[in-house]
Amino acid sequence: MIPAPKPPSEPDMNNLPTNPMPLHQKKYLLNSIKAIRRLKDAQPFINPVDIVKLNIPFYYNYIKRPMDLSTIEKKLNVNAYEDPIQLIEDFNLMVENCFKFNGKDSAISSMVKNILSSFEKHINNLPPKELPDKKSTS
Ligand SMILES: CN1C(=O)c2ccccc2Sc2cc(NC(=O)[C@@H]3CCCO3)ccc21
Repeated sequence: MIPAPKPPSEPDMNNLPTNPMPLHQKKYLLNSIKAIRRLKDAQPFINPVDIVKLNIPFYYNYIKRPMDLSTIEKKLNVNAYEDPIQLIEDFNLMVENCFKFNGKDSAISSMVKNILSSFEKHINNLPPKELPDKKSTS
């Protein structure tokens, strides 16, 4: 088995969407990611898995699309997301990568489950795409 090369890092700046998500949703999600990054259990997920520091040369043989909180934040900042669902998919990818490589019952996976439940609480309060019409008297 030969160590697989590092996959291309994201975002792909040559392939940004023409209609990114509205600013109010972007702002909300940026605050959510920042809040999650401050959690104690978020520490190992703040930056991409470092295969040299962790001495895991075969990581990319198993994990084809690495994902982490700094990459999600970067993609938000460059408007790489058309819809919040795509950010949610990236967060879930980060969780699944952890489960796959370390096992669902590992210590690191209980940490990723904790930050996932915090993320889900933020997503419950995500503002809708269309802001309520300011003129309407409901
Ligand atoms: C998510 N994840 C992992 O999925 C992972 C992958 C392989 C082996 C262990 C782990 S637990 C883990 C630990 C760190 N640890 C660190 O970042 C620091 C720096 C290197 C050693 O501790 C970072 C990511 C990570």
